[in-house]
Amino acid sequence: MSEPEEELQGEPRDSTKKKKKEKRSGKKKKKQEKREEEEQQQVEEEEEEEEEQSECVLLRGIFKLGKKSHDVLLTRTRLTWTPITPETPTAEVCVLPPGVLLLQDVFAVKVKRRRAVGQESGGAVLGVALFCSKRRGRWLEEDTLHLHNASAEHTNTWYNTLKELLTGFSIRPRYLKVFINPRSHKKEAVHIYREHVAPLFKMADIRTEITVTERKGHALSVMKECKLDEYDGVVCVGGDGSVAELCHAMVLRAQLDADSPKKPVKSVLPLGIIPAGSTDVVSCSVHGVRDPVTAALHIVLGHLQQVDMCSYSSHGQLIRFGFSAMFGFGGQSLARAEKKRWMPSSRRREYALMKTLARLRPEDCQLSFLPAKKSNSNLFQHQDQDQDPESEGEESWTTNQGLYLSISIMSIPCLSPHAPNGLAPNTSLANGSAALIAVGNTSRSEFIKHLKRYSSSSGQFSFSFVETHAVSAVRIRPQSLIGWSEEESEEEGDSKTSPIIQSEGAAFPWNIDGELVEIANEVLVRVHPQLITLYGEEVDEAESTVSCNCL
Ligand SMILES: Nc1ncnc2c1ncn2[C@@H]1O[C@H](COP(=O)(O)OP(=O)(O)OP(=O)(O)O)[C@@H](O)[C@H]1O
Repeated sequence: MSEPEEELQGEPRDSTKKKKKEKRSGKKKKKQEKREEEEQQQVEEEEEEEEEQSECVLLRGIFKLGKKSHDVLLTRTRLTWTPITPETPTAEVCVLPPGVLLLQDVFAVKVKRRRAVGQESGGAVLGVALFCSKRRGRWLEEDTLHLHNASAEHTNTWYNTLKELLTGFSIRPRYLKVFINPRSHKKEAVHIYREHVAPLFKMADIRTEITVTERKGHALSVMKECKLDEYDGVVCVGGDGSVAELCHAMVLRAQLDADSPKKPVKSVLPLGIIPAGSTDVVSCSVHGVRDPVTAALHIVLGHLQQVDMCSYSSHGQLIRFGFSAMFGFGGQSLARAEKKRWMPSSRRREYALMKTLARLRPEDCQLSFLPAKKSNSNLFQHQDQDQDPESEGEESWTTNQGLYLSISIMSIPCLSPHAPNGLAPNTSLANGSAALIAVGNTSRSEFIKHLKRYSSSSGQFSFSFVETHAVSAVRIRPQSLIGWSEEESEEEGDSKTSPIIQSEGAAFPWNIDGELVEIANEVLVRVHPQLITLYGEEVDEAESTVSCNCL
């Protein structure tokens, strides 16, 4: 009897304790909430103060903009000017809109002087010139604001203050390591750099150390060994192949520096891409246009964009890091194009596309993928980089076996002038997942319909034979030792019915970031959220400047 009594007595005792505890924890909670409220209030006050400070007028003066005198105000964040309108006897007031220039768009300030031809120094002071970036859609253009005032003292005060404010943008690079591939596309990379980029870097007082690459792999070997601590960023002038080599090199270097042979490590330095190739998919994806000036201005102004990358490995062996991989049609088409390197790039691409379509052949493979966790999509910053997709357990993987015409895995939208909405419009630069686009076996005409929709509008995925998934890992296991040989397929009448049987070790062509990679075995693709930082920004559509009429 005593036991239940104890139990009975115990219960109210416990519940009183509980209540007391609850009361105490309630009080604690309230205190905590109050403290948090106070902290929040303090932060808000500090922010307000900061805002007030940034908006408080540092300098005020009269300058001529064009031919008119203006009242010019300078705060920490902006320069504003209002025309000074003289009082008229008729008392009619001509109200002109004031102008604004945000300092975040200004990359250089210089003192303007009157100089005779050939005179290199001295000269009468004319005022200050502010060099800035002006937006026109996705294009960034160089622009200059001239503030005229002949007083040397006045001008110097403004110049010094503006210079100091610009130096405060600590995110902007001061010293860059530049790689130029002189062989890219039309061999214009050196010219593009000299003509459009170097003058902007010089104007912004950015120092550079330039390597003109001499061969494939040169940038990788320099990046493995050079002293990186003194640089604020790396710049690549070239096409997608050069960009892929540098991105791979930067992650490898970060891994080496961190002594982490197995796990990918985020590169500390950002990479700027000056497009000089034929397609420039990565550049288009972070700039929206293929324009060296836009790209250079993103670098100069320090616009940073985190970008997801993938690792491609086979049987535990890393092949490379990259952004996009295509198996099947994309790989076969690139293999054909590479054989015709002597052709101009657009002709080569069209030739390869047509030939591969004519000999359309599905690959028999096992396709497995690990769906991206929805709850993680916004929290990818906290996602454990070291998490092995294999450790997620086999049950999380979805596996399909069948014939596929094309399988693409893309961690970025892959925008280009040929596909303005991107080859993978259903992913973004830093969402922590990749788009898997698997195109099953179908007729040639249906496949062409699917391809054509990339260049026009949307709807490229609304076919029964196309499936798309947001994934964090993909495994592709070709089902036989049937490889792919372009040479032999040239001789074939109908490659669909008579596949080429190759000896053991036959390789399958993959298109990884526009580079042909031949892999015999299964490939594991893993997404690494925000593994690299690129100079640029998220854009949802590229400007379409070309049209492909070959289909
Ligand atoms: N001096 C060089 N000679 C030959 N190849 C080089 C040289 N420098 C770099 N490379 C290699 O050239 C390959 C292709 O470069 P890139 O992508 O810049 O040009 P592209 O193929 O003409 O452009 P796109 O890929 O846009 O068609 C890269 O893998 C790069 O490593």
